[in-house]
Amino acid sequence: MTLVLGIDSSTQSTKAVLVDADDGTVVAQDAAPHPDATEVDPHAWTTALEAAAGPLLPRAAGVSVAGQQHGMVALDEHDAPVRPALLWNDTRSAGAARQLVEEWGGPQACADLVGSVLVASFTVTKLRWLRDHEPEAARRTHRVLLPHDHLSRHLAAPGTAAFTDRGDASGTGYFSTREDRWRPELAAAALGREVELPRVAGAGEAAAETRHGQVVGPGTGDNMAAALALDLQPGDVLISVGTSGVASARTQAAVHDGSGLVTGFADATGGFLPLAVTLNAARILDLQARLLGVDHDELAALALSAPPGSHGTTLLPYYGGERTPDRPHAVGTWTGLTTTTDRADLARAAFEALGCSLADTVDALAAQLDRPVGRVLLIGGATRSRALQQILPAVLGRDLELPEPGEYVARGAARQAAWALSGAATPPAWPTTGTRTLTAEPTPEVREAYVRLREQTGAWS
Ligand SMILES: Nc1ncnc2c1ncn2[C@@H]1O[C@H](COP(=O)(O)OP(=O)(O)O)[C@@H](O)[C@H]1O
Ligand SMILES: O=C(CO)[C@@H](O)[C@H](O)COP(=O)(O)O
Repeated sequence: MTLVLGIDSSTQSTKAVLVDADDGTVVAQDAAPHPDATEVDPHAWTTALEAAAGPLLPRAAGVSVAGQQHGMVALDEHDAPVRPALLWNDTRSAGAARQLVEEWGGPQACADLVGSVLVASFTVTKLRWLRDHEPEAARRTHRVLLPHDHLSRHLAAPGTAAFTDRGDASGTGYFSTREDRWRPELAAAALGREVELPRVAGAGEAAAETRHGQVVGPGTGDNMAAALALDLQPGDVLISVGTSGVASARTQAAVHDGSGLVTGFADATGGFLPLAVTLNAARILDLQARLLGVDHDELAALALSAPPGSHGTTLLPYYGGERTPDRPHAVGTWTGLTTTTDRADLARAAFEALGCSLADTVDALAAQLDRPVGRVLLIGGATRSRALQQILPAVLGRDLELPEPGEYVARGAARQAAWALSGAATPPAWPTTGTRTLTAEPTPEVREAYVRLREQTGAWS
């Protein structure tokens, strides 16, 4: 049996899955946590990768890394980080994002240039922030990588030149999805100096070898890997409820949404993967559980004991600032609290808020697609919650397909590794995983209350 290893280095942890290259059967898996911060020493990721994937790697003939998108790994001429990496959910570069969008001719011109309207998540805005706030670190920056590029190089034999893929590259803000190439002058203009960028490997390319001769695939962004794992078809929408909330779809043509709600990313196969992304998703529930002093199972039980609408309690869950809508300095807002509001209402309101926020991403994405939304699939850590499984279809007003439990980003990376190993023109045809349909009575009044609150706070303009 030929085995391949897929690694998911996402915001909260590294997960590794060892699978049969022929059919994707998982034979072993492990995970290791990451620091809880929006700036992280890249060394913490290599340490987590070694802990989760190190013991599995010797059994694999090929390996690929999928990573959280956008993070700025700025390296000096000796390839040492000039500072901790700034993550996709670090909003300090919001002012830089506005400045760059203006410099590039406004939102539509920006979307035409690089596929997306810049917000603080994009790597290029972090380069501009570095220029303006840490000029000494900016001066020492010689090379800029994304988290997955950094980890792929860690796995590759010493001396291997850095490489990336077009999927993750398309989230930097200095890659043209129209021309399918870096625009290094955009990175240079943001940082105030030229930098080296990784080679963009082809989809399915055997991009490098480990020191033991195992194939290293090009790797990709976590969202692109999830789409690859689930073999998304035209019309499918994938919702991921991890640290970020993401609605994504595969398209043949690039999207250039001047409204900025949808990013025009590339995928990991040669097509495109427009996304709408929130900064606040699973952690809305983590915080609610902490505030109520319960674990996730107890939070779910509490939430399911309250009626839809949570007796008028509504939450706008922009705790860490927000990206969709672009409100980098927003905070969470609760309304409708009365003398009879109880713990169950507070628990349910958190799930309903998460559902409404995800509904906003699905609507934004649907408006950019050239066909009606068909299947809506659901993945990510928070989908383990039985309350989420029941409340989300009610809030969205549609059935959802829940694939069997699994690490789909890591599986997508494994499928890419199997593809790179095969040398074939297309990824291996692994059997699709079974799904369970989640159905619920729609609760449109919940979304209506949420939209009223969102509009009152001016959060959607
Ligand atoms: N049963 C559960 N109920 C609600 N949230 C959960 C549950 N199990 C895990 N989570 C949450 O899922 C999140 C991790 O999801 P994951 O998709 O691995 O995130 P990421 O890929 O962003 O690192 C954490 O915030 C965790 O608390
Ligand atoms: O910023 C984005 C996509 O544009 C996020 O989706 C990151 O890629 C992080 O993903 P998770 O850690 O939530 O999986």
